[in-house]
Amino acid sequence: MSFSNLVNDLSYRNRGDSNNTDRTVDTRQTRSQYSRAQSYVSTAATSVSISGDISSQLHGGYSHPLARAWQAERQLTKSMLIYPVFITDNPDEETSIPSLPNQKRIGLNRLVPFLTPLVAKGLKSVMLFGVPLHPSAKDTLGTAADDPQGPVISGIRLLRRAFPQLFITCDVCLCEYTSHGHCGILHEDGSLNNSLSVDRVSDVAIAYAQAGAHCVAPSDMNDGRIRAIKLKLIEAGIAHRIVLMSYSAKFSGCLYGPFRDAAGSIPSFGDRKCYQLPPGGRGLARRAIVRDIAEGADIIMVKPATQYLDIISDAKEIGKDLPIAAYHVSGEYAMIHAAAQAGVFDLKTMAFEATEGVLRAGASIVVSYFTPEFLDWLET
Ligand SMILES: NCC(=O)CCC(=O)O
Ligand SMILES: [Zn+2]
Ligand SMILES: [Zn+2]
Repeated sequence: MSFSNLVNDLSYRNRGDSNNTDRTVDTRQTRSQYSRAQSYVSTAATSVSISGDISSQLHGGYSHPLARAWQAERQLTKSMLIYPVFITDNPDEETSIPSLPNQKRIGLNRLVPFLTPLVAKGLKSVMLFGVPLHPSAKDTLGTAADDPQGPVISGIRLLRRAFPQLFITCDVCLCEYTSHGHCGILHEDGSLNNSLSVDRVSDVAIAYAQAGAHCVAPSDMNDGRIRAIKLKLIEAGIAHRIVLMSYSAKFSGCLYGPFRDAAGSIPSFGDRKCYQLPPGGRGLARRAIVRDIAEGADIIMVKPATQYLDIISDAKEIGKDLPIAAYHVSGEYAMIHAAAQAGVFDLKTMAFEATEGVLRAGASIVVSYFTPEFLDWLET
């Protein structure tokens, strides 16, 4: 281990210490690593014949913005950002979402004008969500999800024509389209019917891929859907041109509220606790990541982002040869807006700090509602 790794490792351990339930082991490890670090320093110091204490000198001229940027393993660029876009089935709609500041639900007639200035500023990728506004569009099977005239499939076609360079990702789920608001097809007792759900979700993914999406991202969490989608993509002869991004580690918590307002996907009964992970479930997340890589995922996603940095770093360790994405979700975004509004901090500084944390943990793709702002704030 190099000296800087060792020091990083030590400070990481010290910071984590107060949360560690097994303090004895951790302290002992920390102490032995500390003495290794000390002996490394004294060897390094003698070998270049420097006397005196240099080990405390960490301020090495990084007050300059460029030198500060060099400290990061990965710097945020426009290519890392995916912007979530909500497309409704009401063509002329352009409605603000009160709980999701600065975000809108957009109808198909407004979509191109809405995205044109963003593409001009360097927007590279969007993630499409369909929002059927008419209750009659919803049923127990989520039939509207892959309606050829529906908002997502029409949106894909429209965007491919209008912005040939734009990378189009589609969230794939049924919850926006089911009358009960759950992410799949249900048994009579209200629990998820996994095999029917996988069948349906994978059909929807193929329909989006065939309509021209570059990437499909199933967020339904049904077991086996990555494998089913990959097999259907192969069978359809289009696997070579579709990226399969798995929401592998999607945690159930209270950070999706504004999204559900935006997408109208609040479950009409119960919750999503049997198919989304419990916040403490690090091991389950690791198992889901291993499983989804084995099933053919091309990108692994962790969601939410800033509350789950350890999971992002696990994903990078397990999937070291795959890009890792993080979804900085609606609640995280709304929280930052609310706190900035209350004078707690500056919005831009916090947006960068939160996003850089996500990159530092191991992500190289961030799905973010801050994308329009970042396009103004970033040069490249
Ligand atoms: N499947 C996508 C989501 O659930 C989005 C979550 C959010 O932005 O809160
Ligand atoms: Zn869903
Ligand atoms: Zn979802």
